[in-house]
Amino acid sequence: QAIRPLSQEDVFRLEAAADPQIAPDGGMVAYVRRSNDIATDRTRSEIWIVGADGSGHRQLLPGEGETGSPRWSPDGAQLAYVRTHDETTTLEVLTLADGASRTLTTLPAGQSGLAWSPDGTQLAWAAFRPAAGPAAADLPERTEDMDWAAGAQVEERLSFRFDGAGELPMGRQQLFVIDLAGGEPRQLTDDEAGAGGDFAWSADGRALYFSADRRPDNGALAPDSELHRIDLATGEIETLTGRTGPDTTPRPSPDGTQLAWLGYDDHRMGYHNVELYVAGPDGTGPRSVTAELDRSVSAPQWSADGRMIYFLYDDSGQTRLARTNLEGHIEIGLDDLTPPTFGRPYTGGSFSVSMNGHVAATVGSSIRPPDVILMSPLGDTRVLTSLNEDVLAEIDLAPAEEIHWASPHDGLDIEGWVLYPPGFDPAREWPMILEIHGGPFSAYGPTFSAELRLMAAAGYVVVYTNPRGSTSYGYDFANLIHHDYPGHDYDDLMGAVDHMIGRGFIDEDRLFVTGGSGGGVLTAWIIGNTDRFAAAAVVKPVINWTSFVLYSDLPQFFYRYWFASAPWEDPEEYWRRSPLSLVGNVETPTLMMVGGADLRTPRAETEQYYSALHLNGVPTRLVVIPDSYHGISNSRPSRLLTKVAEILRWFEEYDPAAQAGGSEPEAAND
Ligand SMILES: CSCC[C@H](NC=O)C(=O)N[C@@H](CC(C)C)C(=O)N[C@@H](Cc1ccccc1)C(=O)O
Repeated sequence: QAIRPLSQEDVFRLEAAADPQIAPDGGMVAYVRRSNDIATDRTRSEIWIVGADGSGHRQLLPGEGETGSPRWSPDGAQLAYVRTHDETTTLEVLTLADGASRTLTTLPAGQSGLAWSPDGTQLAWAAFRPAAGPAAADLPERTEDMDWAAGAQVEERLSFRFDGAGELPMGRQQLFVIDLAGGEPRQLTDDEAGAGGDFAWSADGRALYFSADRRPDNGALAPDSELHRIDLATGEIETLTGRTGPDTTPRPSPDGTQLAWLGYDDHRMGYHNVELYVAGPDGTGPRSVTAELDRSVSAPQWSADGRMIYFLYDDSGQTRLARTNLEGHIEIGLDDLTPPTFGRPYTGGSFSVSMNGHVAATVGSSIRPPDVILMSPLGDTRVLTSLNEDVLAEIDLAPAEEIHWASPHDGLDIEGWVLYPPGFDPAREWPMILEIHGGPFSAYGPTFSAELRLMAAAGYVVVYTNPRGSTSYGYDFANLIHHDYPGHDYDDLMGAVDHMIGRGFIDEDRLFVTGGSGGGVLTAWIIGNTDRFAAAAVVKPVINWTSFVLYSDLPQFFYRYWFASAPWEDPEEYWRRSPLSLVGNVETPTLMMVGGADLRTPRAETEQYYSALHLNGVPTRLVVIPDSYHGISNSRPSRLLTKVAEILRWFEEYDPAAQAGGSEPEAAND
């Protein structure tokens, strides 16, 4: 078959592995296989299984609906999982020996976490329990046959909506357990303070460790969760930490003599390194075992002998699996962990460790969505799945090229990647798209991105970078934008443009720029500072920091960590850093795009800028993605395609080469 560019339809053919769970004896891996269904325009999840030698690869639980969250029982004889069908979610358990599944209970909305007790007799999870909120004022009595408008929504919490979830009902997460022998779930925590989905069983099975911010009205305060331990017999809750700063992800050692967890001392910086701590089982004598690493770590998991803790961290745009002993001696195990999403090329990935030290992980690359890989205790690796061999064989994809340049601001080394269009010939001149990540404290890397690949397939050289502020380069690099965002990240990005132009194959008249969220902030900042780009697409930006910090879904967070004071205390600073302050300079034709239901960067941000551009006579267009929250591309597959298609259509309309009747980028995706 002829090699061809990636097409829109390919987004419905590509698949990705997620949440690999290796059996305790290391003999099998259950994982979640994700695919995009063209009929329903939804991402589907199904649990599959594969032997450690690659044999017996099959869907484990055919049947109605979708399955996810596979969790092995401690003896490996059973697998607990969650099934969702017709908007009902059930907790089910499969017995491997006979292949029979049984339903334990129906799970309420907001369920998170699922963990076996060490003796395999119980399962625990967290779920949301509603509570009464403030009442509306009294109105006349109504009878059932009357048809009145909905009553007033009365709110007293600062934080009452959350992107991806919508308006938050009153109530808290609580912990539940169920006995495998039968019976109803038992609610362990039942108070206004609540629990949290981030929990683990104690080694003796008599308690659960959990992380939660149990302060009254915690939604109004700076985030500060603590670790707690609840005794299952008495219901007594003991708080184990108390420093200022979040403490999360409690993980007791297999013999119960130590407790590991994640957290940091909160210095009110834009970025903090999340460190891995180890202490006694009651949290006493905590010490960081990753203090020297200068990276944020995640997903800690003990080795069976309690001598090592495995974890993930991002380094120079790639997610690594590493392990540390209790003295902080760190060994790198595996590179190229990859998330299962097809949107933009953010870092990510997941793994698990068996009792005998074999690791299952999701590993991919810039040209391959993640497969399941197995690593032996000696470090040998075996790829267990090849989910996309058939599709990838047809598609022309060259690996992302890593580039570096010195920032024109201060000479700082900045990293980025280039995707070349199919048929790229450096002897010709090419149009270029600069695509900018959000966060801003996050990182891009050489992971598979259908979004950016579709841009390259349309004939553009696509450049994406990790300017200052990005994670995976350490505390100092990220905090170079502390209270200074947007700032000299602008220079780093323009340095990327000049670096690419210096290579001789970029047409300077055909430069385009786009970015979403934090990347939308920087795109708008760029066009306020330069008219070098032929067109821009500003996606879900912050345009006006004053309106944003008071109207986003995290009003308790942004003004505290991203500014030195509140907007009414220093309005000039808020205005100085707002892209709206520069809109009078803009000459670049600019597309504006936002999810209609975005609560992180509310649509009013996008619409303010759209109005200002319009009023100033700058060519503009507003694209609203109906019902979409902030994560446009990873919510419905068609939204990813819409986002890219609208951006490319705009760039083509303002491409000087096209207007002059010259060569247009090939519209490979139309
Ligand atoms: C309490 S964390 C701060 C908000 C969060 N930052 C994550 O790094 C976030 O949502 N950032 C927005 C921009 C901000 C509201 C101005 C953002 O850029 N979102 C990213 C998504 C993202 C979130 C977390 C990690 C990576 C990416 C985007 O939509 O691309």
